Amino acid sequence: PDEDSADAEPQLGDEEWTVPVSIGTPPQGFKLDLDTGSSDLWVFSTLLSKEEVNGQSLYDPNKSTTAAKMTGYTWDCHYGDGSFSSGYIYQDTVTIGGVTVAKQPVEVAKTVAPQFTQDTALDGLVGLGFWTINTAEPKKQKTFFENAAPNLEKGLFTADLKHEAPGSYNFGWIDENAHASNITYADVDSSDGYWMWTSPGYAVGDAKGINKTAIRGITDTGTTLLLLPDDVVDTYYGQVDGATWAEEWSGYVFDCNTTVPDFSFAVDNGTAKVTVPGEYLNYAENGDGTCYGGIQSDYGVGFSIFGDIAIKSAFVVFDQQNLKLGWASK
Ligand SMILES: O=C(Cc1ccccc1)Nn1cnc2ccccc21
Repeated sequence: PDEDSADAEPQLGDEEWTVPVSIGTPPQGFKLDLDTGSSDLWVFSTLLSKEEVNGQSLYDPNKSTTAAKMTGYTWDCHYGDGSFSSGYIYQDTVTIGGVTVAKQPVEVAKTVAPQFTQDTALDGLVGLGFWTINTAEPKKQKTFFENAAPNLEKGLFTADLKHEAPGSYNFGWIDENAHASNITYADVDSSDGYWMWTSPGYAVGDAKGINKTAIRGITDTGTTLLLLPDDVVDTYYGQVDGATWAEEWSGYVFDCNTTVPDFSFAVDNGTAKVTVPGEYLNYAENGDGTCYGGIQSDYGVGFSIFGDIAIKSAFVVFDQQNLKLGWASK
């Protein structure tokens, strides 16, 4: 297979993974976050006021001989954590992991939220969701992958994120050496523009059977944690000594010395499952001796979110051609 692979560098304690992306001619280099939970490719740009920039690399379309302004087009993103970004749109040549798309809509930021200004590890996002939630006006634009897929061997990409170590994204092929077990596939419902699927159940710790309860959620590399239904979250923390829901942290916390159990979610009819090691589920120190759990409630979102904590526990296949999501141990 054509070696279309992008190394993903873990940033900020596994809060996000960025990959090197080239835009324009001559190529301008950026560190962008490949994000299956959104569908806009946007980058910090020379249009931003200097107060909104904090060391990020800035795309300058005027310095690219292949840039072409999409006159009259704008974009405006709002993310689940309240962050936002907006601006204008140029078409330009984009290369990620050996895959090049000419005339890719590149959304240049004129405004970014403080969360992005403060995130010095990231120069922008590459949305890998479906075009139906792209925010470009007056016409929605296709994602980098949707534009690249027709020229790839297979209409899929894979995510192999690792705990505190570089991971990788591959475009168009499955690296059989990157996963240990068979890949089990679930149907994807893309009607909301996300990689939405339903896990048939879960298990806490080394429990053999699974609690059969449908967990409908999106597989979102742009979300750090694993956000699940309240009944699942309560069952999990019922098995974590001293865990409590802390108002001041708006989430479940426990003493940092607590041993937290694994969490497994089933794929397909429950024959296969992905196990998230307890180590990943002690996500961060609060600074007062308590630690913040990697599993939290999905209350208010409307669906669950299998974020990076789940994704880095598996080898994941995003099969856009067949609308399938594949999970394998590694
Ligand atoms: O926004 C979310 C989570 C979410 C919440 C509610 C509905 C749908 C998804 N993830 N995400 C995906 N890309 C992001 C970029 C920044 C912040 C959060 C980001």
